[in-house]
Amino acid sequence: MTDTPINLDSLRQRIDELDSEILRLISARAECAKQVAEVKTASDPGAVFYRPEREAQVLRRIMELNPGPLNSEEMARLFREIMSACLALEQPTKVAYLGPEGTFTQQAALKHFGASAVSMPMAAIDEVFREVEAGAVNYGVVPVENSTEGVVSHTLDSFMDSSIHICGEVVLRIHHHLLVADTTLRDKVSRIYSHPQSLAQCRKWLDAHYPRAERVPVSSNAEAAKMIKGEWHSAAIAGDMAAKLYGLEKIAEKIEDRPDNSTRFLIIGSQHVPMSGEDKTSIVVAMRNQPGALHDLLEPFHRHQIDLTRLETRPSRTGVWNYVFFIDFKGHVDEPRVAAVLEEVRLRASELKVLGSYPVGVL
Ligand SMILES: O=C(O)C(=O)C[C@]1(C(=O)O)C=C[C@@H](O)C=C1
Repeated sequence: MTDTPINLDSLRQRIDELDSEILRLISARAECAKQVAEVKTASDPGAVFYRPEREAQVLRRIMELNPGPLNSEEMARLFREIMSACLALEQPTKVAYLGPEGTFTQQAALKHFGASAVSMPMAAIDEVFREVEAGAVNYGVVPVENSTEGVVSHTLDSFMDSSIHICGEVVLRIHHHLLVADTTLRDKVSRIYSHPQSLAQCRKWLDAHYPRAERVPVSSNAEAAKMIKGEWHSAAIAGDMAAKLYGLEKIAEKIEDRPDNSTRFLIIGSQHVPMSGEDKTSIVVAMRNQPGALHDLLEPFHRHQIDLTRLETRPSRTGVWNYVFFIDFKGHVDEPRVAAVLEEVRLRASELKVLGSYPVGVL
């Protein structure tokens, strides 16, 4: 125990000193990032500035080194923002996401790229793909699967006709709230708007609390939040971002039926991402329609002990009886054992497309 009593003034003085040090260090880091940009441009005039594998390594290292008392996720989020600002110094990053503003996809874009990226809402998933393909934006963010409701088939289908790569993934815990406007008569709510997936994710809660209210599916949660303005008998189910954006009040929080409800989003772009040390690969495979086709397809993964993380079947749009499989597995195409598996799969399949290898989501 020290003899000097700890008082508020001395603690604040210490905080000021530490802040000055943090300021100096962040500025030195930003200077470094500027030099990184110069090195990148000198070696390649068309250099890519955003490096998903490096960002994943930086964040993982911070989480490992974190001594507390802040938890590792919180600390990584702070560094996420520092890196986002450093990248913006190198080159402003433009990101298209499935809009409108206030959707969970926007929240995912923010979580993945940080607040310094410029994000632009698109009206549909294919528009996000088109903007990335046309080079109007650097990256896109689209939802791909929800833990309760399953796959977003539109996103998988979009990959079939596109040359776009997957550069990353981000998983977002989804919390739904029942929202009202200041004009809503709370005890007279007879209509509830939301995206069909969100209505499904809150089905039991709605059955218990609003069994007689009409459930109206709309194109997004943010759209639902926008619609209830001026309707005195309506409420919306949406997340925090939409609530804040449209100035709505939460009358019930976290109403999703499953507490672990989460959605996985993909970062799409046109770059090949090098290994980060903990990666995933996504492929799409078309198989001839013959007995044992699925077994033949999966056998090499089993033999090479490669972990599958997802297997999704979609009808092919080219032949009536053909199926395509979307497969995610642990590993990177630059690893010899993964290259070997892909070679075997290529021989057995009628078509194989590697959608991308990318770091496993860190945050
Ligand atoms: O290491 C790099 O390539 C950088 O550009 C630096 C940095 C960083 O701030 O750490 C910034 C952006 C990249 O996406 C990755 C990392």
